[in-house]
Amino acid sequence: MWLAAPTMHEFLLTVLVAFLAVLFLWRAPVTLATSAVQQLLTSPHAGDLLRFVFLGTVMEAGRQLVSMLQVSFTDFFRVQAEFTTLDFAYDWCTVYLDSQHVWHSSRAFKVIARNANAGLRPLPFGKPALGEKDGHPDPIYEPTQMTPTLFRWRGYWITVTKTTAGYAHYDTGEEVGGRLIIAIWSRKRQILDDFVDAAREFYVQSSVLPRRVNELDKEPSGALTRATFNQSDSAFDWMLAYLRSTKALAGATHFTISTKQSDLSWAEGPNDAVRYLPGSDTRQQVLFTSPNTGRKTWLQVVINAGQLNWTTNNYVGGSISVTLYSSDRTVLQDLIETARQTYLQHGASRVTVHLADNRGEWAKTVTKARRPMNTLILPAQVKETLLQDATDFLASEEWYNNAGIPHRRGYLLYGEPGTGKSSTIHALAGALGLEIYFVSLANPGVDDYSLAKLISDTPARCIMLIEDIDCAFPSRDKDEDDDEEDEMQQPVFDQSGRPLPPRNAPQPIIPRSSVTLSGLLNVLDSVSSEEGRLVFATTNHIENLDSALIRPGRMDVKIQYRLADSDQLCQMFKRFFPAVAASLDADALAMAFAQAIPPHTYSIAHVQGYLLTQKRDPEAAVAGIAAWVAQQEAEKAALAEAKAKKREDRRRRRREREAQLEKERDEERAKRNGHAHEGSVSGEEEGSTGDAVNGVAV
Ligand SMILES: Nc1ncnc2c1ncn2[C@@H]1O[C@H](COP(=O)(O)OP(=O)(O)OP(=O)(O)O)[C@@H](O)[C@H]1O
Repeated sequence: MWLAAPTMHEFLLTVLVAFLAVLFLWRAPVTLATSAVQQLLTSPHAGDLLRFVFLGTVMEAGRQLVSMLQVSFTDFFRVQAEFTTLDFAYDWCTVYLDSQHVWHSSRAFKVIARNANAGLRPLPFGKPALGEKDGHPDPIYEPTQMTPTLFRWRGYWITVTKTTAGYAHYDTGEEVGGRLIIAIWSRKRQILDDFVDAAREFYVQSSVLPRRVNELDKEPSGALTRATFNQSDSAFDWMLAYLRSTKALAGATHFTISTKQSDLSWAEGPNDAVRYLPGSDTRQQVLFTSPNTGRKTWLQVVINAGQLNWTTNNYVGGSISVTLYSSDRTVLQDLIETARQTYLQHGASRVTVHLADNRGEWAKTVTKARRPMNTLILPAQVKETLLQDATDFLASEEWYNNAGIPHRRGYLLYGEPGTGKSSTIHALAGALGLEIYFVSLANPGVDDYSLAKLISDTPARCIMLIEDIDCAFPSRDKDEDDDEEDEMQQPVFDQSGRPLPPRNAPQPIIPRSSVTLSGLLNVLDSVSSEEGRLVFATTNHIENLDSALIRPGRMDVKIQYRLADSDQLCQMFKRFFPAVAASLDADALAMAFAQAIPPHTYSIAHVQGYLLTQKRDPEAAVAGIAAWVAQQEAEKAALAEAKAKKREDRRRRRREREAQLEKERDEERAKRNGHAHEGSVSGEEEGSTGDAVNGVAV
């Protein structure tokens, strides 16, 4: 803003007028000048010229005088301010003047085509944007008035002059260098202040779409705050949930389309199967209304999709950059809290699972429907103990701190595959309202370093799930035939009598994971430094685990999952056929079903496979179960037979190999004996008795 002040031009004019006044008052020079002029006038041409010059000078001086008096008069009776484009004060005034219909009678416009979501300017200049109508941009009329417009404001006359600079900002398309001059016809400077305050207030209250800001550093107002949310952090998910809930991002124009459900989706499509990923550097403006204060703040959101990881074919390293049109830090805090609450509400019926990529980053997030604890078919005390233990743990952080014990708890769920270990953890996460951070040690990309990084990147109060924890150890689950072979192998010697390595020497046992035991122990212990972690580990082979790993302090609770017993089978049957469960003969049917299955022989997952084939007909399920069991037994027997045959084949091959080796050894011995015999004969022939003894001995 700039207030009018006397210019150099006006100053010189004042000096000229003063000079003429002195001439007029001081007679001697005037007389001198007059006689000189009279002499000149005696020449007819010079006289005409001088008369003309004199007249012109007097007229120009008069004109300048009038102009100066006019300027002095206007400066005396008005206050003037100037506003320039790309400044918030310019935006306040233009929006306010537009609301006062100042440009109603404009006759000169610049017309540009803009979509409603383009967000290029803070004002529609009397014409609302209509972009959504037919997908084509709408015309926006901007007055380009050079002549002042006069209007009345709160009893004062105000003149507005708008100039356009004629060129647009290379990036935003905003007009650059344009000016707005406001002149208020009053002696009171206060009126200008009131006008600017009113304009600012109107702008803030009416929440008009603000102009875009690209480089925060180059924004002179210093009135903006920027926050960046990285994909590998939970706050990113909060922000994304909030942005999705506003639906404001649906108007974006740059998408990458994906059908992978694990991919980050940020805009709702008509079809859930198709996910709209942000195109690189997608930007939108969103109006945030604080649920606490009701305060409205514009956000400029730039979503960066990240980069495609060629190994996993997923986008990683994405970020959301939010610029708040406010420098008030509490607005940012409010926004983050609102985003977190939106995320939690959205996820209230779902469980969020974060998945690790092979670079040691939490790259993907999937949500699953919550699984109620009562859908788990487990001995009652298992469910209750687990839920009670975990709830108690989460509630006793203070106790842990006072006792100086790290606030973490380790659970090891072990047992046969398909018995419900993973299902239990998902149900528990839902019941406790925690998110799962899942890492499988069988993932070849996970090593000590990436595992440590993953653990340190998880937030407080979450479930850290390490599946297949036995993968970090060499498997002891070798085929018994291999042992037999090892035992039966006889040492073989080379020609010099040194033992040869067995031909079928077992390869060194390579663990199925890049994570080492010490790495795993370090990581588990480092979890202690993080607060409120529930560490769950699952394994099908507890016998392979090192005792250091499962000692209390690392694994505090160990629960064995067994193959289904009759009681579980009964429960399962009733759950599959809820209509039957309500009928009188439910128990009888369920019992008949369970009794047909030998207890502790099949996993729930296995029996579930059968029931799924009969899911609409409980009687048929009962009728067919005996045949199914018989078929499973037959398959098992066939498998056992195939294994036995394989074992027999191995034994036969081994016997053949042994025979072959024996034969080779015999031949070897015979060869050596033959050499010795030849040696002794030649020794005798040479007549050397000593050599003969040596020869035999050789
Ligand atoms: N005890 C159970 N209660 C309810 N459903 C179960 C139970 N056990 C297995 N299931 C069902 O069987 C399937 C596999 O279960 P889950 O993945 O939990 O087994 P798991 O023990 O973790 O297997 P693995 O050791 O192979 O990972 C799921 O569909 C689950 O619903």
